Formats: sequence, structure tokens, C-alpha cells
Amino acid sequence: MTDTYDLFLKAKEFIQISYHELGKEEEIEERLLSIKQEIEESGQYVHTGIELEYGAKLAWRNSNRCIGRLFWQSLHVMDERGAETEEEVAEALIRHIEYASNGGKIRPSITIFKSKDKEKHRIRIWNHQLLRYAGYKFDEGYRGDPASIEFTEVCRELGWEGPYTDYDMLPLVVSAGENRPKWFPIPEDRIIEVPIVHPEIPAFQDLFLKWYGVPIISDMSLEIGGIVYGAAPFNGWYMGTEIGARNLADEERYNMLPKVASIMGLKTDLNSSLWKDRALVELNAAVLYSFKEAGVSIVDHHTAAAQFKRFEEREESSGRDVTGDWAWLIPPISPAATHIFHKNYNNEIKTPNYFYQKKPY
Ligand code: HEM
Ligand SMILES: N/C(=N/c1cccc(CO[C@@H]2CCNC2)c1)c1cccs1
Repeated sequence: MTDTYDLFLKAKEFIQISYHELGKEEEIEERLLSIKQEIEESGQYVHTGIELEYGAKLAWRNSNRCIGRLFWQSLHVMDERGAETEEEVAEALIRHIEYASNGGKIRPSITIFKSKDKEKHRIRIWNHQLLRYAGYKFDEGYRGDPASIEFTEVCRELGWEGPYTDYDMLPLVVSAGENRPKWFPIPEDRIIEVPIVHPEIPAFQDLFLKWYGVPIISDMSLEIGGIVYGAAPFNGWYMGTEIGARNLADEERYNMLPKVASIMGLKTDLNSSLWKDRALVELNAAVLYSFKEAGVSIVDHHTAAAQFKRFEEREESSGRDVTGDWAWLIPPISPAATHIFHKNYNNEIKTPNYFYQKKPY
């Protein structure tokens, strides 16, 4: 099957589903005719603003690993397909950070840059997330977020230099076409960070823990009706366990459980004392408490699971089968305390969707 015919089939499937759900069935035939013509002439086709917005929402609804899908219809879509230079892209990314942060009342948003098909000036965002801390490996140990070591090296090769704290906010790194990537610092007044303290354990503040408020995934591609958008950063709000049970807890991340246990006065010589579990629960309680104190949106894993249950029910009543990836949907602490643990999910991949793509470095 030639790839232009294959593209038309993917476009047809997307137009039929989206125009049906949008109550525009009577426009399908004409739209498909114009798409068929456009593909014959140029080998690709351009989405209307409505198609782009609904496609991004459908991609969220189809994200099998996402527990937050109840709110898929409320995604804010920013169309930045006109951005050409690295500077224009960086400015749009800083607008995204500001709009999504919204002073702490986080707005789930996506900014979509032009599709890969315009090969000549392909836009790539080199960051995994727009906001993320640098990581460094020294002979005597690590500094910052070990998950960022490789990307931090790339930033330093481009001329960026951090102050070598545990929380250096990395720069935005953007490339257009075959140009060498350019880096741009994020204005500090656009960045929300939350100090992590505990409601009942004052000694938590002696750990000087903090985390950034808004997770903005910037390295996945968005595929809609056969068109691939290689730069389409999207954000929601955090589920507390992501910070408290993984980012600050994993041994190959900030590895804070021994220190948390120590300030809690727990003995760490016996696994069977469940000191790690006690440390995890209090670290996660601290994350949720601190975000709420700071007025920054966050959801606990029990509430998130209950919301996902409502998503399942609403999808079923809309006559759609819910697809999901069980291993990712269950939270990393108290998984069996959620309904998700006790049921199976069909992990069929539907499109539109978000996909991993080859790293630019
Ligand atoms: C609104 C609040 C949201 C919450 C609380 C939420 C929660 C989560 C969590 C906890 C994960 C698993 C992450 C991990 O284990 O590393 C996840 C995965 C994912 N979410 Fe959501 N999400 C939200 C919004 C969104 C939005 C707005 C999008 C896209 C438009 C999205 C797309 C995805 C995708 C594609 C994955 C899988 C990522 C991968 O495969 O690495 N989510 N979500
Ligand atoms: N809360 C979130 N959590 C994540 C959602 C998607 C991906 C990730 C991070 O994924 C990394 C790659 C595999 N695990 C860590 C985190 C959101 C980020 C953007 C929108 S919602």
C-alpha cells in the first residue's frame, strides 16, 4: 500500500470518528474529497483548527497509561503551527508554562507546533519535560536528578552552565531543521516551585526538599489521522505519588527514603520493620500537603483512581470500550487499595494518540 493511500485511510478514519462525535456528519464527504486532493497534490494534508483541537483531545482519551483521562474534553489546545524559528518556539514554550501554571490553578494544555511532514524545518524540543532539574555525576556521587545527567551534559556542551545545586532548572533546548540546537533560560518568575514540608513532622524542612509545580511532557509525538506532530508539549497536574513515591524516592533518582526515615527516627536495619513503607507514606503525605498549602493543583492517588472509575463509566455509557495499561494505571503505593488493581484492561493502541519518538541526541 503506497504511503499516500495509507495516509488517506488514516485521515478517513480520523475524520469519520471526529466529525461524528462533533455532530458534523454532513461535512464528512466534502472534507474527505478535499483531503484526498491535498494528499494527491502534496503528499500530506493540513488539519483545520477544530480537527487539531479534537484530535489532541482524542489522543488524551486514548492514552492507555493515563489515570487522568476523565478530563479529556477540557484540554486547552494552543495552535503554534506558524512558529518557524527556535526563538519563536521558545517564546511559545514560555507562554505555555505561564498559561498552564495559571498561578497554581493548573490548566491542562497542549501547544502544537508544525507537523514533521514539513521536513525542511522540522521542530524538535530536546527536553523530556519543559521544567526539570539538572543532574550531575561526580566521582564521589550525584548532584540533582540523576535522570537528567545525559541531557544536562548536552546543555553544557551547548554552553549552558548551572550553579550545581540539587535543583538547577534546565534551559529549554530547541532545534529547527538541521540547525544546531539553541538553548533558552526559563524566566524564574514563570516557574512555580513547592517546598515540601510535613503537617506533623517539623524536621521535614531540614531536608530542604522541593519540586516544580507543573509537569509538561515535551518529548512525545502526537499522531492525528496519519499526521505526526513531533513537537507537541502537554501538561496536566501531578498525581502526588509521582513526586513522593518515584522522583524523590527511587534510589536512582533523589533517593530520599533513608533520610526521611532518619528524621522520623525510624530504625532502618530491618526490612520487616517496614521503615521504607512508613517513610514513603509520610513523604507522600508531605507532598500532597505542601502542594495544597501552596495552592498548586495536585491529586492524590485515591481520588485519581475514583476519577478514572468515572471515566470508565462515562466511556461505557458513550458506547466506547475503555483501553488501558494496567501496569502504568496502578499507583506505585497502595495499588490494591484502588479498583484499578482488581480489574483487567485491554491495552489495544488506538489513534489519535501520544507516542515515544527517537531522541534528537
Ligand atoms: C490532568 C491531570 C493528569 C494527571 C493527574 C495525569 C496522570 C498521569 C500519570 C500519573 C501518568 C503515569 C506517569 C508515570 O508513571 O511516569 C500519566 C501518563 C500519561 N498521561 Fe496523564 N495525567 C493528566 C493529564 C494528561 C494530559 C493533559 C495528557 C495529554 C494531553 C496526558 C497524557 C498522558 C500520557 C501520554 C501518558 C503516558 C506517558 C508515557 O507513556 O511515558 N495526561 N498520566
Ligand atoms: N502528571 C503527569 N505525569 C506524567 C505523564 C506522562 C509522562 C510522565 C513521565 O513519564 C516518564 C517516562 C516514563 N516514566 C517517567 C509523567 C503529566 C505530565 C503531562 C501531562 S500529565
